[in-house]
Amino acid sequence: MTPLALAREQMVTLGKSMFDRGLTPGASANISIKVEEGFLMTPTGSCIGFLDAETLSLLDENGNLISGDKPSKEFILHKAMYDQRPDAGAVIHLHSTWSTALSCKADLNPDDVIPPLTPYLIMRLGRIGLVPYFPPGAAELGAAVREKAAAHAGILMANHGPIVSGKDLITAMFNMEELEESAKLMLLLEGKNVNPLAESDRQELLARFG
Ligand SMILES: O=C(CO)COP(=O)(O)O
Ligand SMILES: [Zn+2]
Repeated sequence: MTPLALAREQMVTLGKSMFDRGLTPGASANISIKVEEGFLMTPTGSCIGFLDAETLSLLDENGNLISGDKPSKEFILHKAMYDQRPDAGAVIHLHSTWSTALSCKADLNPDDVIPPLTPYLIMRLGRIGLVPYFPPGAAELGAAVREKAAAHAGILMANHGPIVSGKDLITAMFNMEELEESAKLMLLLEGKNVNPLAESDRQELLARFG
């Protein structure tokens, strides 16, 4: 199997896994994988639970369509992540419930949205960033993500949802799941007497795994 054929198969399989586990509703979300030709991307309007390996959008490195259906309107977000994070091999954007709920809250720290509650988010994604609201597909949203992406592999887009990168698609998926669980913990613990990790513990985790 060629690397491109493998990427197609993995996008279909992991997209279905995320959809089947309720991580994103309806025809929300988009996924991309860096490939030799450029990028493999989910087509606009597609449901990630029912992707067709043959109609996925294949783009060159500038985003021009080589083959397949019309790509996601959010390609600019994915491209911003790849440009700013040379190690990124895949990018996922979902409308997952807890991260999206968190993205709607006021008074978040745009460079550190989620407090250090448990080690794994810190180990996988470090600090989570936040960009202001702009409409889906807007150039301003792409520019805002581009500005944050060098410092953050996980970003919440206000009143919209999360976007994460990873060295490959399975890593990006695990990163997204950790972000979603951490957003859930943060919201479940709101108003409770929480004992967060010490900043020194977070620094140690960032130094070892960040
Ligand atoms: O999540 C989405 C918009 O933010 C879905 O858009 P696409 O269907 O164009 O990928
Ligand atoms: Zn979206």
